[in-house]
Amino acid sequence: MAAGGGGGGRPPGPDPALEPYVQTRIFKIIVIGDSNVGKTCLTFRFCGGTFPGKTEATIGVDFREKTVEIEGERIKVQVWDTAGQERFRKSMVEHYYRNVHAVVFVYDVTKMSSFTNLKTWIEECNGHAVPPLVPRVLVGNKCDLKDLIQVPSSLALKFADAHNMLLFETSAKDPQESQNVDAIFMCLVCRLKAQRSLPCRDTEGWPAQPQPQPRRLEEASGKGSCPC
Ligand SMILES: Nc1nc2c(ncn2[C@@H]2O[C@H](COP(=O)(O)OP(=O)(O)OP(=O)(O)O)[C@@H](O)[C@H]2O)c(=O)[nH]1
Repeated sequence: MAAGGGGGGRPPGPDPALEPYVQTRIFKIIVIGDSNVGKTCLTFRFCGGTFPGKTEATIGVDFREKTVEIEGERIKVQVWDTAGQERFRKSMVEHYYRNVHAVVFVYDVTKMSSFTNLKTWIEECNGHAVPPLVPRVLVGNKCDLKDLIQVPSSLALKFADAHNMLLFETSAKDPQESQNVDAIFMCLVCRLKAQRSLPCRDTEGWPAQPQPQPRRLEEASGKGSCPC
């Protein structure tokens, strides 16, 4: 018989029934953009901390998750890595935008067409009645390919400003950029957390009560900076 018996088989420590119930909010963040811009790699870098050796075209959606702690609150970031190829996404598009909390638009800095196509991705997003308060950011990926850059930062910044978005230029591949990749998602989480009337929830819809205004993006000092 074990010393200090009393039986029960429960491991030592505080009785869970007596501990305060800790709720974890879940934020759904979707990652959108042309095929091959690096959506899978960016989400992999944020959620897993690595660059995947090999990727295949995403079919439908891949889910990744990371739990972060901000000011003592645990928040589960549910990242939706969406398909860039039309044929792999068309049956899923409604699901992408349903109850979304934040949107990350990605282009490839070495491919101008992925940047010009952003217009279409934004139109799709707007067409799904995503509330205007849902924060959006713009990400130029593959900055490690310095000699191949086609999209100048100045052009991307102008576009981001025109669409009220912050711009991050980064690389999912370069390990030295991993903090910058984290910053994309953490910035969104901070902004969502600041919208305090967002209730604790998992898969329910947006709350009916009015939302506080987020800080305007112009307050952010330059590209890649975070207003929180
Ligand atoms: N050099 C470089 N290559 C990258 C980077 N990110 C992704 N890639 C490569 O780009 C290719 C496409 O990456 P994915 O992450 O699969 O692209 P995706 O946007 O998810 O593509 P879909 O699933 O078809 O929508 C792969 O060969 C990656 O290795 C990066 O930051 N730098």
